[in-house]
Amino acid sequence: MSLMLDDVGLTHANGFAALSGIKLSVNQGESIALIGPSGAGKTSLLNTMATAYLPSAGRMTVLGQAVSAQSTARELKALRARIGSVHQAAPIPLRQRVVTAVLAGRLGQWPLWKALASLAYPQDIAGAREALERVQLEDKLFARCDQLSGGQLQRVGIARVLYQQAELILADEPVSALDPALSLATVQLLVQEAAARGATLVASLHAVDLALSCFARIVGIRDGRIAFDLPAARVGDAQLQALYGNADGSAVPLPGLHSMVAATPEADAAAIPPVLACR
Ligand SMILES: Nc1ncnc2c1ncn2[C@@H]1O[C@H](COP(=O)(O)OP(=O)(O)OP(=O)(O)O)[C@@H](O)[C@H]1O
Repeated sequence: MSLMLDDVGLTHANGFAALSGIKLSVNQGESIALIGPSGAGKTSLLNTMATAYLPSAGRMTVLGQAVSAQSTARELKALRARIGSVHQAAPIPLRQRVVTAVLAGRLGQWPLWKALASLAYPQDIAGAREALERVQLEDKLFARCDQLSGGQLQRVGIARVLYQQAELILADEPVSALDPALSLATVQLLVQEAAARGATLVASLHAVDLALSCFARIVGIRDGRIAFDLPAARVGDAQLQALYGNADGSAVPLPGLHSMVAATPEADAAAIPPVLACR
């Protein structure tokens, strides 16, 4: 089991309860998508899984290790080296070179001398180039991060996680700054990377079409709780309206979702518009 959350709650320092009663089990090698409206708690959940936040309630096991307020700094550091996080806005020092930013993916795995040396002079230029090739950014190897577009910077963050070879990949809106074609290619890349290495992938996506067409399992989050946890083929209009609809129960327009729902694995694969086809 890669992730096990049993009745997990998260209350932020200001007293706001961002997550309550989260029950979720994710097997090693499984890929799941988190969907839900803005402010639902997707980032809070991913940050909790990443151990950036510790649960305020319930029990959580990550990569076989129990995580709680009692976990030691040493335990958490070792665990975090096995987790790769992709953020909406990559937390990369803008004056850093792209090559250094990618190699930072393994800083937690390298001995201190090598990590420090890599900050001064890149220790594995070939490895960084290979990771950048996979996100079509090899020409930016020695560029400074402040010379990149927002979408390019987001792909550097993805190259960093590819280079890290993490056992658990937690991706928070990993394609929010990318155009539709690159979004599809990048989500495919993450799913294929996880499958090839037997890694676990949890990705939050606002692009419901990508979630439904690229992931076998969909977890809907609303108001800090799990609204549903279903195979993609069983997520239809009813689930999506319950997730994104108004609090008074009135429906909201969800453009194009009929075609996307029809494009689930149970439906005719030929019906999937090419730009949405993940498989
Ligand atoms: N550090 C914090 N302190 C207090 N409240 C927070 C904090 N971080 C998030 N929240 C609140 O927790 C709730 C969930 O936020 P979160 O960022 O997890 O949502 P989300 O589903 O990722 O949203 P989005 O799709 O807009 O990124 C929101 O109401 C937010 O205001």
